[in-house]
Amino acid sequence: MSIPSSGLLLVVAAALVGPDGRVLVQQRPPGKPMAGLWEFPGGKVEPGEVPEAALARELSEELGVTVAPDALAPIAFASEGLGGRHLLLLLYVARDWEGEAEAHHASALQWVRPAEMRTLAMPPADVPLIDALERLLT
Ligand SMILES: Nc1nc2c([nH]c(=O)n2[C@@H]2O[C@H](COP(=O)(O)OP(=O)(O)OP(=O)(O)O)[C@@H](O)[C@H]2O)c(=O)[nH]1
Repeated sequence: MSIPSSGLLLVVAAALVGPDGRVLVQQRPPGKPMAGLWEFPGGKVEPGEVPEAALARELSEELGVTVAPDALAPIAFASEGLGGRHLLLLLYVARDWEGEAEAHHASALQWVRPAEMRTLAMPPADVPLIDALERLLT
C-alpha cells in the first residue's frame, strides 16, 4: 500500500480545554468540504511550516486567540484516506491562550464535554480522537 501520488495531507488541530473541562469545537461553513460537520479548529500545514507554528497561526486566523506554540501538547493522531489523498491529522491540547474565541471562519462554535462529542456529526478521522481526549480529561 502506498501514499497516493497527491501526497500526504498534513493537518493540525487543537482541543482548546476551558477551565471547566469543556472543549471547543467549530462547525464547518457552507461551501467547504464536509460543510456542517463539527471539528477541532486547525488546518493544513503549509510547506516549510513547523506543525505547532501552523496550528498557532490557524487558531489566530480562525478564532482570534493567541496560543504560544510551546503551549500545544500533542495527544493523538489519525491516519486515513480522505478523497484520494491520505490525511495525517495531528491533535494537540491547549489549556492556555489569550483572547476570547470567536468564529472568524466557522458557522458556529460550542464548548462540549468529550462524551457530548459522540452526539455531534464530526469528520470520520475525528471519531477515534475523542477516545484519547476523554481519557485525558476524565
Ligand atoms: N481543521 C480540521 N480539519 C479536519 C478535522 N478533521 C478532518 O478530517 N479534517 C480535514 O482536514 C482538512 C483541513 O482542511 P481545512 O479546510 O480545515 O484547512 P485550512 O483551514 O488550511 O483550509 P483552506 O484550504 O480553506 O485554507 C480538511 O479536509 C478537513 O475536512 C478537524 O477536526 N479539524
